[in-house]
Amino acid sequence: MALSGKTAVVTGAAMGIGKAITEILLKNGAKVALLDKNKAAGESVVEALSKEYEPDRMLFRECNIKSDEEFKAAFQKAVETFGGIDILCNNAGMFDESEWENMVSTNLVGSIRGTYLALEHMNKSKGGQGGVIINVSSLAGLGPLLTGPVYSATKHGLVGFTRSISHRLAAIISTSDYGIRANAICPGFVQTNLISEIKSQTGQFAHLVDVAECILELVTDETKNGEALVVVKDSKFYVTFPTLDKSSDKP
Ligand SMILES: NC(=O)C1=CN([C@@H]2O[C@H](COP(=O)(O)OP(=O)(O)OC[C@H]3O[C@@H](n4cnc5c(N)ncnc54)[C@H](O)[C@@H]3O)[C@@H](O)[C@H]2O)C=CC1
Ligand SMILES: CCCCCC(=O)/C=C/C=C\C=C\C=C\[C@@H](O)[C@@H](O)CCCC(=O)O
Repeated sequence: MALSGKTAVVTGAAMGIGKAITEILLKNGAKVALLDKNKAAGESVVEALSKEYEPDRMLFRECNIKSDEEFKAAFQKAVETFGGIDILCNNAGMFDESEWENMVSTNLVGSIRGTYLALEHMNKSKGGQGGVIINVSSLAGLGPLLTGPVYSATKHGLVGFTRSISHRLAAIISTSDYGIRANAICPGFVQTNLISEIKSQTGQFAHLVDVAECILELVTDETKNGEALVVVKDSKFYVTFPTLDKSSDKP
């Protein structure tokens, strides 16, 4: 997918990984609807980016992804402003095990909500233009995270949901071509506000630009559907998942 003229919706775009995703999409010619619950930070980012990119290629919309009403309105605003939606990056997320129900509502339910909204808008068999959905999971979505059992559950859920949706889109292509791909990205530690608010963190950190470049790869490479791409310090790799052997219940 060439990005020139394409429209992306990025959640959690006001800082961190979401801001880095927004910048690399703008740099590569896309228009971006930045969504975030943090209005002040979101407006500040758009003001700063407007100094480097054409202001009519971006918009900020305050949106809490836990709200169906706010998320639907934000998608509608993006469609009205840019004419359609080609890319969705479900990036918004949080880490707070003391707020575990809020974390499930944000990290998992919010990204599922965004995915289903995108399927409606992108679906070629319903007048859409097709597109690609990137769900930001985590390395903690592929294995245990001692300090974050519920966080890890939300990110495992997101990998499972993304793989299931993408396999379904691939399976029905012969009857009703949605023209949509879905992939997960699974970063290791990245120095952002989310991390800086957690005291006991160690580990090697990937760079924001590395994560953004991996997301660009998943967006532009149209052969990628149902993938989980790991990006950690100085390394990236596509996860090979076990396939169930139909003749037995062994993976
Ligand atoms: N920083 C890291 O080490 C890693 C982060 N991730 C994931 O990457 C994504 C982005 O994380 P960071 O950039 O590190 O976080 P961050 O805290 O720096 O930025 C997250 C952004 O999302 C927004 N947000 C949070 N909840 C929201 C909601 N309900 N509705 C709308 N916006 C909301 C925040 O206002 C903030 O602007 C998250 O899904 C996180 O789980 C995954 C692996 C590693
Ligand atoms: C503690 C807060 C973290 C919030 C940000 C975040 O998601 C950071 C994740 C960073 C590292 C997670 C590492 C998990 C490692 C193990 O579970 C390992 O088994 C994963 C193996 C994945 C693989 O396929 O190699």
